[in-house]
Amino acid sequence: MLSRVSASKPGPKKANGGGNININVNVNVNGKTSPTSPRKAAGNVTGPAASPKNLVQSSRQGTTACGSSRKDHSVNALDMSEAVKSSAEKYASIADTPAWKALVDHIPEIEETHLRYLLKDEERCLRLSLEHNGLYSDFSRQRVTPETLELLFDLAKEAGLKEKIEQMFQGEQINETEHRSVLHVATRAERNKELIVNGKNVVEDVWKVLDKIKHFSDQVRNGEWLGATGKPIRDVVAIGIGGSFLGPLFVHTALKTEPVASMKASGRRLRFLANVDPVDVARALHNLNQETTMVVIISKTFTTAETMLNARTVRKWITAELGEEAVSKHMVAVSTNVKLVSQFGIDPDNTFEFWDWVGGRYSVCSAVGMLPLSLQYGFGIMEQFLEGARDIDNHFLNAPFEKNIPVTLGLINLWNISFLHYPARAILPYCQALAKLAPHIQQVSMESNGKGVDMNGKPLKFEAGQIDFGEPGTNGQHSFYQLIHQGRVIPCDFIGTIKSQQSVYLKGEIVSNHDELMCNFFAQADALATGKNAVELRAENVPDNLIPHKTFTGNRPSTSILLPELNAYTTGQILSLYEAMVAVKGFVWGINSFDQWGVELGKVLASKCRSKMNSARTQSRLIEASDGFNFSTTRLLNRYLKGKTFLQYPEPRDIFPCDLIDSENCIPPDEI
Ligand SMILES: O=P(O)(O)OC[C@H]1O[C@](O)(CO)[C@@H](O)[C@@H]1O
Repeated sequence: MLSRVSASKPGPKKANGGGNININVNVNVNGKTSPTSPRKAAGNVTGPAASPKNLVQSSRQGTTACGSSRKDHSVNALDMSEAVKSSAEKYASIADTPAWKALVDHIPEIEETHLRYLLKDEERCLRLSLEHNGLYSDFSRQRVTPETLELLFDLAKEAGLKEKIEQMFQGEQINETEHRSVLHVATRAERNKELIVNGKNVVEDVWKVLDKIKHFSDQVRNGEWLGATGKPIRDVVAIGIGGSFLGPLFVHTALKTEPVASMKASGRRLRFLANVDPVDVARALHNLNQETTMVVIISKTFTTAETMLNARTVRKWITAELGEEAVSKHMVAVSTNVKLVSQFGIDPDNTFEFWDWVGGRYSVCSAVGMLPLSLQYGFGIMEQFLEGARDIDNHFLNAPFEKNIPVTLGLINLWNISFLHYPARAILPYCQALAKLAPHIQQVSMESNGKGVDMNGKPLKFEAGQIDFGEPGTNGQHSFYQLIHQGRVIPCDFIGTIKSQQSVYLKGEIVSNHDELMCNFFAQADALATGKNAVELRAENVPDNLIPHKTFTGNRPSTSILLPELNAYTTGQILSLYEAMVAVKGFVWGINSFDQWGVELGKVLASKCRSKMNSARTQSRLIEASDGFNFSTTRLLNRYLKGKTFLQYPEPRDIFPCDLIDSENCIPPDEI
């Protein structure tokens, strides 16, 4: 990992990483003490082909081993930490390493190529595709050659990628600015696995909560749990924002038309309330009956302003109709902050815990997603989702780099950003059920890797992170694809399925509806890669004056991901794949992908605004210079304050916007 490599063309490569790893580690996840580092079990990295069963090796001797081998563990851990540290010490930045420079030197070679010709090389195409357990990824339309991959693997080695992945899986406090482990993978670990963190098997804690979710969701679904007036619960409103919303929404959108899942959800509605905009309250509560509605408040911190105001609003909506005592039958919570949940008035029995070692944007496999989604689809379906995520976790941890899909795709993504300087990526599922994948990955990727400094606080010498956006095909084709074909170069992820969740094939049509959709999936990737030149246009008798307008330069990179079908399991696979790709980039760039300080300043300023807004409204005055806003903001605020409003200050009365709207015209998005 640490050796300097030649900047010239690399020789034949050995597999980077590979083998299995047994996890049984003892670190302090909560304290501020420096972390105990990971321990490799005997023979752990040089074993034979990876067995996906070995994410976290079950071992009864584990607890004892933890105590008795603690010294051993520390020694090995030290070795590894020292190794990673000394790399960082040798080079101020990953951009200073010979491996990075070799990639910079390689750029002109790639610039001489064109995907139109690279795609004719069948051997290259074979090399540039990977399959794992039904998930097939073809990256032959990326601007890479097998040599680029070798150089990227060298870079990964120089960055200590293998060790960093292991450290994450072993519960080391790699989120250094918050002194936290990063263990979302434990939220989907097998029940019999063991991961000792701070003397505790966290997998046991995970399954305690999962069992509680199963029990509770079964009770609600089979009518054992009744609302305050004795009626069964049919509808669920999940209140949360960011990571406490986007992941569950993505999974819900993926499952709602999947035949088995939708059968399990028959007669039930799951709605989300995220935005503090009262319009979102109106839409979320529209046509719901308090007597048959369960509210799940989801907030890791239980302090997020938007979520807490929405929670108070919906609580009023419940209690105004059913009385205070109805809270215990109609409101439950998911949080790490059990104390604040109980201060809010929610029974600890109705609280579903998760832990500070699960990042908000990585929390969909914890109670954050598992509770509302199990209420909607049943625990059995959601268990398959966990299994799919676990499958890719094991692959990510154990597969040698050259067979490792998230590592390879993550490194190619990094190549596009840091070396070819493409600032954005489009996530384009040819699968309507993946409509919320892009918004979810936007948070996972941009909140994780949108950083300006490295782990040591030093400004980065390169751009990290990228602008992620996307829409399902074919809708995107009629929207922004013009730009990606003839304007800016935006590397694309095309995602398709072999089988549709909902097959339609009309008599007289030459292809089924899903085949029609997928024809676009295949066509778009090739149109971007090969383009169309003047010679071809002339052969089609295109007039000279139109040739520049009709020319497609091509050479625009993309990856095609093909799944057998979209179900709970493959949804889990896709989730874990994207999470892992984000980690790969962050580890190589040497940044902390697991904090999010950049969201704080806006929150503080909004809070200042809130208190000034309150005094201006209650004293019926405008904002003054002494309130401390700049000239522009003062003018904006005063224009707002002078505007017409429904609101009554200083004694507001409870108004529920859903009462004010015409029910015929308000159709919540999930019912369109
Ligand atoms: O779950 P919480 O604590 O309400 O936080 C919601 C979201 O807010 C953020 O902290 C920042 O906006 C996200 O990282 C997080 O997912």
